Amino acid sequence: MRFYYRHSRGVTEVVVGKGLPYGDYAERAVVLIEEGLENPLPGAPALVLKGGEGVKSLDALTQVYKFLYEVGADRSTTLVAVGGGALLDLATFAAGTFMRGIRLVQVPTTLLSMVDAALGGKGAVDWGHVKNLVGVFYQPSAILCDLRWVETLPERVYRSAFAEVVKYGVALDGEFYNWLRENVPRLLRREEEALEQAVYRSLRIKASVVEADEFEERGIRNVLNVGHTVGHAVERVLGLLHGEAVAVGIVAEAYLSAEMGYLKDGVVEEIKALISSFGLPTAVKPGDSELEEARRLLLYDKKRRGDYIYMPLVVRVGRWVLERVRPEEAAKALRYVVY
Ligand SMILES: NC(=O)c1ccc[n+]([C@@H]2O[C@H](COP(=O)([O-])OP(=O)(O)OC[C@H]3O[C@@H](n4cnc5c(N)ncnc54)[C@H](O)[C@@H]3O)[C@@H](O)[C@H]2O)c1
Ligand SMILES: O=C(O)C(=O)C[C@@H](O)[C@H](O)[C@H](O)COP(=O)(O)O
Ligand SMILES: [Zn+2]
Repeated sequence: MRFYYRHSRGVTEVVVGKGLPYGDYAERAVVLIEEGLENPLPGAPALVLKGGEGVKSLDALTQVYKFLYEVGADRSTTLVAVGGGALLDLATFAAGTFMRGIRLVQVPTTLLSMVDAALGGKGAVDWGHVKNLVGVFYQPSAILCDLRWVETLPERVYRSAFAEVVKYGVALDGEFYNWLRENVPRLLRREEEALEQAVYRSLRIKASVVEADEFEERGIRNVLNVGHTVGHAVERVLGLLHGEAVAVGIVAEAYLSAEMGYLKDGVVEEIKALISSFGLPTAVKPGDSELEEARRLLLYDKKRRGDYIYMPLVVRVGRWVLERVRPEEAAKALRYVVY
């Protein structure tokens, strides 16, 4: 399956399938790849880094710059990034800043990076517990989603992706939401046809939002941040995988929407049940200091403008609004998911 999306730097090719032609993207390529993964372009110079959230650091960014400098990369070079969402975020930041921008091809190797991180151009590193504090918007030239990589994913990592997939259905596409509810068992069994559908539909939904508001300045792309106001506040404090934190965030923010008179209680419980059916958490048990730190982290949400956080709230399945919420109100959403 293939499609293209348009943006400020041109057009990005998106391919979803099994056993992709990596060699077609090898011209003047250098590779940034996660430790433990098989390099799809073995003839190209490569930098190997340990994957996972810790790679989103200024130290790792400097290592990538040093690698690009030492291999003589220039503006005709293509950086091919092979890894999970954390490594792809680092690669986007590096490619978007080295010589003020070199070509980037994303090869996502987790389901979450396939359905979300690889597309849309958000690159960043973390700053202590603050997620994605420093980064860029920089679009890749191509995104190669090869479902073969999914075969080796640990169960917890695999399931974490479904928070982002459910996000698309809950906030933007009721028909996809219903498809998900009907196909949980096939997706948990990693059935290829169901997986290809979930990845392709997720990416089409995300691409249409990015085309409408690439730099998140028109109040449209905020929707892709559903669940992330609370999610980012708890993710690093509680050592959750990103998808797990977003799952908790989607539930917390659904309750907040209901409290504001939008979502019906029955729908909140239905969304919570879908998230649970993917084996994802819907509540957390922080200590007092962790809860305090989570409240503090809300202030570093990039959707905040002055005294308000501009939160995307689901008002009914497939529909959302942008709501001005004071950080202390957003913090109240935490109480719905703390036990
Ligand atoms: N830029 C965006 O639009 C965007 C969107 C969603 C998430 N993200 C970011 O992505 C990160 C989460 O991404 P993730 O869920 O892929 O987590 P991750 O990158 O931390 O990877 C999870 C684990 O899986 C391992 N792994 C990767 N590929 C594997 C494979 N094929 N087989 C076995 N193990 C493999 C990694 O080494 C790591 O230990 C977060 O930092 C989040 O902020 C960014
Ligand atoms: O692409 C987007 O826009 C998103 O918000 C996608 C999110 O799933 C992703 O986690 C993103 O990195 C969060 O962005 P941030 O701006 O909150 O750091
Ligand atoms: Zn996310």
